[in-house]
Amino acid sequence: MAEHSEHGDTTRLTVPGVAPRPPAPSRACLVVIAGEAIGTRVDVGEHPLRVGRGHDCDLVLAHPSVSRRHCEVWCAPDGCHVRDLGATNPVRINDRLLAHGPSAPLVDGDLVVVGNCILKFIGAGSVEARYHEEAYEVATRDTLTGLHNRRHFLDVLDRAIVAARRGRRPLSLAILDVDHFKRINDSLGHLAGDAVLRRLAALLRAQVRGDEAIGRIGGEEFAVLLPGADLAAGAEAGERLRAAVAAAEVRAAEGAGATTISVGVATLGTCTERSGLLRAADVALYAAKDAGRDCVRTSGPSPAGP
Ligand SMILES: Nc1nc2c(ncn2[C@@H]2O[C@H](COP(=O)(O)OP(=O)(O)OP(=O)(O)O)[C@@H](O)[C@H]2O)c(=O)[nH]1
Repeated sequence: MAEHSEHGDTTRLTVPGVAPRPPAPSRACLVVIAGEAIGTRVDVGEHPLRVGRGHDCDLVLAHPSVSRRHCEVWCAPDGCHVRDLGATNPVRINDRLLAHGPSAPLVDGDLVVVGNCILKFIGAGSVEARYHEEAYEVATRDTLTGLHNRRHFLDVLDRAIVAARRGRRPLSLAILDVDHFKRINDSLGHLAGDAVLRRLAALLRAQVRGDEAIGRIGGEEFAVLLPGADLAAGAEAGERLRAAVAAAEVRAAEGAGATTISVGVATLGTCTERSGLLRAADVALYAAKDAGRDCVRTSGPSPAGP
């Protein structure tokens, strides 16, 4: 913390010591600083990260000035590299045009111009990476629960859909909604409601495994992404989450009823787009509410639910 001391009409800042800073992130990343998907940050590793307009890209920049497969970026032991994949508007690194074919080195701070978008390359361990890390946290986390916020969860969902299609793997989505949540707010106040949401979020996060992801996508609505899960496995996961909440007996106040959740599950396949998947999970959630709440329903034939 800094101390202030007055000297005439100037203020001198006394810094008593340098507080320990969190370590800089160890992975290189690309941050979109202008154009489509501004604010998006993706880690760059050994596996080439494909950038383009096509939905099979790892970083999708949905603008006509961007080619379907525009360029790829990767980091190897000898450094990080970018390669133009034959883009109609060739890649520029800072003010330099990149030739098609051979790769070019990327160093910390380089600006990669992809159509109308500008990506900033942040090298592993860069001091600036910390700033982007924090900005990224602010932009992607829900402030109440610390989970992915809606916008970011939908980005994660988009990428998972691309990966599932590319790898021909199943992918399911569970939407979880707190039952009769309005009653908690109405009887005990908004702060009590917030505390319940925080406790549920922590509890659900502890249940999420491996490459699953969880976000808060609405006021009292959470969503869990289940890569590799078909509808039956998705229903099982939904039931696991429902049962965990029921067993924890989260109460807004002493003597209040235990909080329960209803869960709707849908799988990629019958629905092929993000909007269809969300809609199908939502319809299943309404079916769970209609069935009396505290249960799981799936889109289509339901293999689960007490
Ligand atoms: N405390 C708190 N309440 C919120 C927040 N966001 C939304 N809500 C409240 O969540 C409640 C949602 O109520 P409804 O959509 O009627 O649903 P419900 O009472 O949970 O009933 P069912 O979903 O039918 O079981 C409303 O009272 C909103 O004001 C929030 O961040 N904090």
